Amino acid sequence: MKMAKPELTSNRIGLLPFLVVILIVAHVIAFVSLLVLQISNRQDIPENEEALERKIGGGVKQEIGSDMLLRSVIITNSLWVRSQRHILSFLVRRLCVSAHVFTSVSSRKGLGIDEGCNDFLPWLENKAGVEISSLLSIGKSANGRALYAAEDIQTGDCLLKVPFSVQLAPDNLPPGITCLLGDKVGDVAKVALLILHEKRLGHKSEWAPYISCLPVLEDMHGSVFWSDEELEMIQHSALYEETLKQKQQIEKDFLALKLVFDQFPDRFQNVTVEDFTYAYGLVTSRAWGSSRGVSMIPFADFFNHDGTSESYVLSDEGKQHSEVIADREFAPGDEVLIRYGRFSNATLILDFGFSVSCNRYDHVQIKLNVPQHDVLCTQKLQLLGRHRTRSIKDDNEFTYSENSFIIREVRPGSKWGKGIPQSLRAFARILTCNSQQELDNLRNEATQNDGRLARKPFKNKNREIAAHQLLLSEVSHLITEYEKHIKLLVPTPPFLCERSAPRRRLALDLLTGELRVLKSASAWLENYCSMLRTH
Ligand SMILES: C[S@@+](CC[C@H](N)C(=O)[O-])C[C@H]1O[C@@H](n2cnc3c(N)ncnc32)[C@H](O)[C@@H]1O
Repeated sequence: MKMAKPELTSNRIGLLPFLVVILIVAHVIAFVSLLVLQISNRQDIPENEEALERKIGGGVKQEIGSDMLLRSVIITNSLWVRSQRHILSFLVRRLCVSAHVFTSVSSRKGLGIDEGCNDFLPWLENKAGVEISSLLSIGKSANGRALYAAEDIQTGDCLLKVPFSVQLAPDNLPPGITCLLGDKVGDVAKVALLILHEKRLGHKSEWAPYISCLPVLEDMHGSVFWSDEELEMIQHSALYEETLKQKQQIEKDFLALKLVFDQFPDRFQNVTVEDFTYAYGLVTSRAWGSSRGVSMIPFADFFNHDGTSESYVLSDEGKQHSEVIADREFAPGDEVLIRYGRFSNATLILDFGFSVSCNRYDHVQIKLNVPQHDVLCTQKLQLLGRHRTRSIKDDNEFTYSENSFIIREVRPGSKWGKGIPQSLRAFARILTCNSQQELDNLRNEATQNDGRLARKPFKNKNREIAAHQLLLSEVSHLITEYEKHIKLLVPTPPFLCERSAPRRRLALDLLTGELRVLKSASAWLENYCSMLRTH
């Protein structure tokens, strides 16, 4: 695709010698400017441009056989095109950083200038000793810092490459601290500790330019930062319990780190659980799982999230870097977004402190219990205990207990109620059994098949309707609760202060999204029951 770009396919032979001279001069200036930069920063950059190019050339060979996305990079990027752009844009940025080339692009798109971050990328590239990105610049958006196209970007372009060596992971902690950490301290807590450590070092920290770009506490809205009053807004959602669990985990980690705080009072004096929660929130909102456990990836963590994007952070263990490939074209000044994951609003609010309206990954947790007053309660629990086969871990989301189920939005026209799990419908069939004979039939059917209980519809239509009516009444009850609660939040309730406004919006997004899921399930269940009645 890039080969079709006019400036690269130009046939105007008369201009060719002129272009070649410019190119040679540009290469020489690039080389000299790199040398000057190295000397002025008194830092050891291990590779010069030539070695850098060799590395990229060698890297292409290694990419073959890697996953599809990496292979498509090779198809769309000829090495020549890559290396030309690489050196030229590197040069342009080095020479023009203070001239705000990107600022003019940003202001054209109505974006704010991010004065604080002008020197961030040059600093990081210096630290890494390689170019990280020639295509992106840092700017300000309505959602905090963001990355913008600094020039035309084509689908398949490599947007950035951040070497593992400049990522912050648990093994960056000083050995004296690491040896005090027991097995109980998780990776998120370790990176949070690292951030606290570097923060205390201030400008003496080797990460100071990065640490100073991280958001302040007032701008963080993850639900672990919400007050009790604010949390009340989401008490009907599974996010409520999940937030309490996360808060407990943070407190546990904080206590487990007490030994470190006591041993190094000069580095961690007066660290409070609030300070630790803040650092913990920074990690959950901007770190990726990695072969080093959990890694903060400077510069890549300025990407904002778009659930529909097909770009995400890839980890190349062979080349020891993280990279992101463009999933579409971008014009200069466009914000470039990636997908953090297929996350519901509940997860986005818990870990990142934002939500998206009409989130297609929204879901609702529904809990069913065998009532104690059911005369067959013991028999049902025994049967369920013997035939538990389903997995209850939902990828990328919360883990649920055995009697909770996840409902997703049932798309209109869905014949099989995709979105309502079969395991939930099976559970409802067991709940509606009103004789030992019915339970025995379900047990026999399970034994003759794959061992899972009540997966087939009851042969008796009325029994099948009863099972689904039971579900319908559970769902209808939740709908009523959600509707009541949403009404209470519009307009702003008196128990919330002005500062809570962004969090109220998050709560509303969460509840309306979950209500939409519930209503879709209700409509499908109604339809299923009326279809059974009429056939
Ligand atoms: C990985 S950081 C992205 C860079 C961040 N904007 C900054 O200022 O450094 C994730 C944070 O960016 C913000 N964010 C990312 N995508 C967003 C979106 N689609 N809507 C609102 N906020 C978003 C949230 O505050 C989130 O916690």
